[in-house]
Amino acid sequence: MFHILAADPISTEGLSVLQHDPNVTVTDETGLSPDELENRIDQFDALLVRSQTKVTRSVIEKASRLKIIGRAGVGVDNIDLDAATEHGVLVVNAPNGNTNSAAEHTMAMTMALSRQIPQAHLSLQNGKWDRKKYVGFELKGKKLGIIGLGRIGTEVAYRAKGQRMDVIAYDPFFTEEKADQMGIEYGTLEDVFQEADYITVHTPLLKDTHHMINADAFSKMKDGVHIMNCARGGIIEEDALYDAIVSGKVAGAAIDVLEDEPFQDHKLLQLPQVIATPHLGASTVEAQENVAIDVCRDIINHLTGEMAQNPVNMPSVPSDVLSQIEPYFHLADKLGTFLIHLTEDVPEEVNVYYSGELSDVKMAPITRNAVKGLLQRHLGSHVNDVNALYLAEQKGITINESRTATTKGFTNLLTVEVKTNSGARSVSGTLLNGLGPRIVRVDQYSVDVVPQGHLVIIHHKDLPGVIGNMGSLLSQYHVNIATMQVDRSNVGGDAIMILTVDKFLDKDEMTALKQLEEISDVTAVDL
Ligand SMILES: NC(=O)C1=CN([C@@H]2O[C@H](COP(=O)(O)OP(=O)(O)OC[C@H]3O[C@@H](n4cnc5c(N)ncnc54)[C@H](O)[C@@H]3O)[C@@H](O)[C@H]2O)C=CC1
Ligand SMILES: O=C(O)C(=O)COP(=O)(O)O
Repeated sequence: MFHILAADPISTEGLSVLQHDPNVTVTDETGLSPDELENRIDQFDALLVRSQTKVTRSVIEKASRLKIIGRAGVGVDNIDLDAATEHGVLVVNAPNGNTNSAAEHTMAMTMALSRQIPQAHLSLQNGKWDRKKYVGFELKGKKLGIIGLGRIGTEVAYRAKGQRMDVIAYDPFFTEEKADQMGIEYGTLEDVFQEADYITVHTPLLKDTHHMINADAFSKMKDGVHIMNCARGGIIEEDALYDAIVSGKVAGAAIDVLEDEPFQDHKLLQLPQVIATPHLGASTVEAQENVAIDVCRDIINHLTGEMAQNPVNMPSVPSDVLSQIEPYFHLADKLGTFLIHLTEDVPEEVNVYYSGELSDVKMAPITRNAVKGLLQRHLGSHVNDVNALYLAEQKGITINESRTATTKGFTNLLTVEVKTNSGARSVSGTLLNGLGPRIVRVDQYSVDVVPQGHLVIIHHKDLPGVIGNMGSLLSQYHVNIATMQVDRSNVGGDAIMILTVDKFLDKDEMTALKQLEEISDVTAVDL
């Protein structure tokens, strides 16, 4: 049974996706204090939030069974992503569901700002009929500068064109060609600052975008510019905005978000030129349904071992690519687990080679599974696809992946090699059509082993009687041998034997095997 905590208000349509799953319990409890959340988080497998709940490192450190954090919305700046990755907690969001609502809110704020609608309404409520004071500006013919032309910025651009505004935009991924297609102007950040009558920001809050609209930026803008922020508090430097409004440089500002939320008594709200909403960009019935359903589906996907559609701290894999590579995840994991049992020294480098049909697949998700299998032996089951590469890096292990032409006759061949200060060990596997995964090579030896069950890997001399001695010893311990594979480097030389047995060999059985004269090494591994 999986326990899910919904710590922020989530649409009932989304929650019902979870509630209809018989393997899930949902605790819908909003408004927990940071201490309450820290005290209770260890009871939950999944945490569902919007922007209010701060999922800090200390929350994640106490979340001993947490597997996934679902953000019913876009911005994940309230979640410590590094801490989540380090602890193997997947973070998913819902990037598409609230785009329209955020764009519509931006336009509503732009129009309300231009015509001072909230101020005029308040004045009416206070019994005044003041038509002179509330003379506004038309949007038609004004230039809107958009900083951040992603999903929301793009929708704002199209809506602004509908208002007959000219649009100039800056985004590191925006090109002149795209500008032509959209019928808007391509600009640098400086161009936007200098040319726009209205400026709206639609970037995430990142190191690069933090305070990107500051005193220096305001000094480059037109006198009487209007500013809108329906993206994130922190993109605009608030003291600088305050000063720019007081000095008259900025004619007015529309704000949905500020750095510290909730922000009831912020000094910007004292200025008559400022209109504000309490972070309502995504607050529509439609957006909340969309994001809640998307994120709850991803939570179920992840908890049941399926790939999430919108992972944030792990690259996403398109579904057509996924169906091609998913069968190799299991093989890669098994190869990693097998190999680490043969490796006594500290792994310094892991090389994953792809060949045959595998030479044109997306390698990273398969590599992650191989590294997961390798690390789990010593780091335990908290190693997963999310944190495997991070943990390898932490341990100073270099991971390389490459495509090779060497197929050794197989249609697909995946080889994992570990290098330590005493040399390299490797294992190769393949997926046989209709028969499933096989280990086909261990170091220089060719074998054919199903990577499943209790395996015993025996290095020995290729001499008469070794197999018989080993068989009779195991029979004394009542260990039944299900399958056996043998290969040798040369007649009378080094050889390998891989057994599948019906029980995991205990210490005494392993010691007895190792004492057989011709045997140099015995390793048991459960796959
Ligand atoms: N007020 C609200 O309720 C809502 C706020 N948001 C905020 O809006 C942000 C944007 O959302 P989407 O458009 O869906 O994200 P998106 O990822 O589609 O677009 C963000 C764009 O910003 C651009 N960007 C990044 N750094 C930049 C920089 N230094 N200068 C210029 N552009 C830069 C990116 O290239 C990208 O195209 C979210 O990160 C979130 O913080 C989103 C939804 C609702
Ligand atoms: O999706 C986003 O980034 C938002 O800012 C929406 O926030 P909310 O879910 O309404 O708290």
